[in-house]
Amino acid sequence: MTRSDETGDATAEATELALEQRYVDRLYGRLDDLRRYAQERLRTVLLESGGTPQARSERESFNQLYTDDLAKYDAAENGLCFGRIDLERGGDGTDDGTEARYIGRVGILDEQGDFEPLLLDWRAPLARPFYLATPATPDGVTRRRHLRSRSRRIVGLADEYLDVAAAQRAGVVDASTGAATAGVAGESALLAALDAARTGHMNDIVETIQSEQDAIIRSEHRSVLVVQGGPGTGKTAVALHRAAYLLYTYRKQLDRAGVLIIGPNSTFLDYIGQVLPSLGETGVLLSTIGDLYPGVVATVDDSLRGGELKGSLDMLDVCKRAVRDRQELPKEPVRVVFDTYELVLDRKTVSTARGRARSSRKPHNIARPVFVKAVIDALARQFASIVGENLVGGGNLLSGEDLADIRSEMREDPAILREIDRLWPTLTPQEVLTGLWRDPRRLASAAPGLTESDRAELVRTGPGFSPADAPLLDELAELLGVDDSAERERSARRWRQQIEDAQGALDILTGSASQDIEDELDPEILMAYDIMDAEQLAERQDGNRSLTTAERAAGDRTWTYGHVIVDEAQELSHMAWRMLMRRIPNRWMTLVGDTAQTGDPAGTSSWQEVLEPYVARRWKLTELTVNYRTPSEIMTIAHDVLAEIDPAQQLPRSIRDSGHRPWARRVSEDGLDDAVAAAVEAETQLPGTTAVVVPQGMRSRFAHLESDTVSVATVRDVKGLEFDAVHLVEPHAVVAESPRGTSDLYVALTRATQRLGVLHTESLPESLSGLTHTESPEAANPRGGE
Ligand SMILES: Nc1ncnc2c1ncn2[C@@H]1O[C@H](COP(=O)(O)OP(=O)(O)OP(=O)(O)O)[C@@H](O)[C@H]1O
Repeated sequence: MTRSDETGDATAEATELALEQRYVDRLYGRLDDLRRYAQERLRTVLLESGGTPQARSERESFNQLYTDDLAKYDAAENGLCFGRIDLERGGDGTDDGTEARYIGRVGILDEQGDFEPLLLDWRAPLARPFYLATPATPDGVTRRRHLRSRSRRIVGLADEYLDVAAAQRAGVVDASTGAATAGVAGESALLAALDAARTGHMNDIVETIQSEQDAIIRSEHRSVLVVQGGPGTGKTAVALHRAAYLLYTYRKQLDRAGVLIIGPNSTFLDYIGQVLPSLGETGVLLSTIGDLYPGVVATVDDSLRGGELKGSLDMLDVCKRAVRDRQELPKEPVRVVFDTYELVLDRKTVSTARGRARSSRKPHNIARPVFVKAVIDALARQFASIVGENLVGGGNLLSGEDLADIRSEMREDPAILREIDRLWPTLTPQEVLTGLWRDPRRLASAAPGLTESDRAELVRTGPGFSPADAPLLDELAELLGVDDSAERERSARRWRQQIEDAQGALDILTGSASQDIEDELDPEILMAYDIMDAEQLAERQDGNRSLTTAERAAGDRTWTYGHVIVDEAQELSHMAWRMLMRRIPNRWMTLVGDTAQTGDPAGTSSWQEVLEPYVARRWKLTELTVNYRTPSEIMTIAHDVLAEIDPAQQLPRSIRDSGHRPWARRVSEDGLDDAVAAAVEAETQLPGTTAVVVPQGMRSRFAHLESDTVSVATVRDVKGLEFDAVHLVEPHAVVAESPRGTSDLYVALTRATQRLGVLHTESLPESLSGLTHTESPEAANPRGGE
């Protein structure tokens, strides 16, 4: 290329940049207007007070609406517009006979014109070709442009021509091959994103979603969608963007029922926590399985074997037996004094009462009244026979009314109630489970099928629950039941009344609508009836109105969600699936995971096996095949490990090289601390984050190396996360400490976006033989890692 060509290109690019800047300035101008409008409306709403309940609830809903709008506009501020597609003339043509569509984080309409879109929300159907068009299937798109910005300034653009004619017009076709030389724009934007140093928090990927990911994000499948993909294929990113897409597309339905996202641990939830807010979505409940049972926070850990046992379906019988064991028969006849007479509750009487209650097939607490009635009836008969005989010395002359009085007195008699409570107590799930873990005799009785050593893994002396306890508490809650019929009836009545009131309020508003709009002369003013129906308005009026859907759902064990997304779904135990499925009766779920990465012994290696009981074969499998995280040099090593886990599994294809050769360094036991410290020290000279991944027992030994950018963690802790560099310590111990140790090794190796080093004192596992052995990390990458 000649000097004058280069100057010409630079001038052309500067002109294009200036044009795009002008357009983007206009978008920011509109964003500022929208923000000002929402702020003013919000201020007005907040200043108003008093009025009828309807007026108050309407204010409440507007308050929420404008607050949500402001959050959405703030989230869109950075990178408001990131792309543009030019399509062959179809809608409004530009000068050169093409239609330009701008793609961004929110939708913005042209209010000066006739409400044409100035900016398309990335989730809108019209924005889709931005993600899908390829030279083979351009879908009418002639050029895709990525816009790079810094705050409100456009600092770069990259074009991809999808048809040769358009490329020729733009003068970017290599005459000898006919190929569009600028055809790497999507790729360059993607590679720039993938190469960037990590911050410890995940970013959204709206600017560079790839077509196989887009198909999953927008999938119309209404049952269980399983997304299987190797490490770094974007499963988590896809799951989060799918949540944002579904909320955009099915807003009304999902706003009310809510979306639940399950992740493996709180570090992971923290890592992904900013993605949805950055997409303007704040109403999603993120939780671990361990925290899903309301009111219980998991504070202790099980042993690997203990967790495995608690996750197995054997626990169903254990839970059932644990509850039945609380329905006791007296060893000796129980004597109670009522009205100075001694009555006897013998084993047979209690057994008959218990049989009657059990055959009601109701949960324990709900069946209790049946037991109480049977016991009271028996005691009342006994009392009547003694007293009746004493009174007349012959046949019993007590009337039915007398007997009824006696029964009601007995029901309130403290001595009788004490005995009934002992024989059929009202129970909470927490009481039953704590009793089981604390009392070896109870455990032996409830779990006769377990060996003594397995039972020892379950016994716990201290307080608190573990993550694997949550599904058991949920199971027990089902077996015990809560007798809340009176409360339910009361709230159903209150709810019907609220809907009636809300409908009345909406009718009044509808009646005065035209007049209101004429007065205001502003079509942007939304009326209450535009944005909600009576049920939604009634919800706002509810006692819980200041709570968001996610907050209400989190506090209610019986809440059923509109959609559930599970990340690292392969880790869920059978008992956890049972718990989760109760919360999603419509089975509209997205499950993302990788059966080669299963680390929890209670987890699964077969999707069919875990889903069969709930949806039979009505679930759909989709796969992601490209690894966006791990460079090819590291994946070559991971390949041998994967072959050991499951030779049939395909390794995802790495999209890039890092130029760094993964290395291994063997040191003496005495030299390990210094070697790890030196490797970490070398990393701190470079940008980004480092993980020192260690066997369970070594965490505290290296904890002093932790800093803002360095984490010392076990494989379990780094599941789902990524770091610029990973240093794996003593891989043979990582493999040895779990029945799924090889999968753990695979997870550890695939966390790095750039560099991998292994430090060991004993021989490496066979599968790591591909590492470059070195005396110093620098020696493994002699040209500075190039
Ligand atoms: N289309 C994309 N554009 C930019 N970055 C992407 C894209 N897809 C994935 N990434 C990035 O690749 C990395 C890996 O993605 P993610 O964590 O979602 O993978 P994963 O499949 O969940 O991995 P694992 O199973 O190993 O936990 C992340 O940094 C993510 O932001």
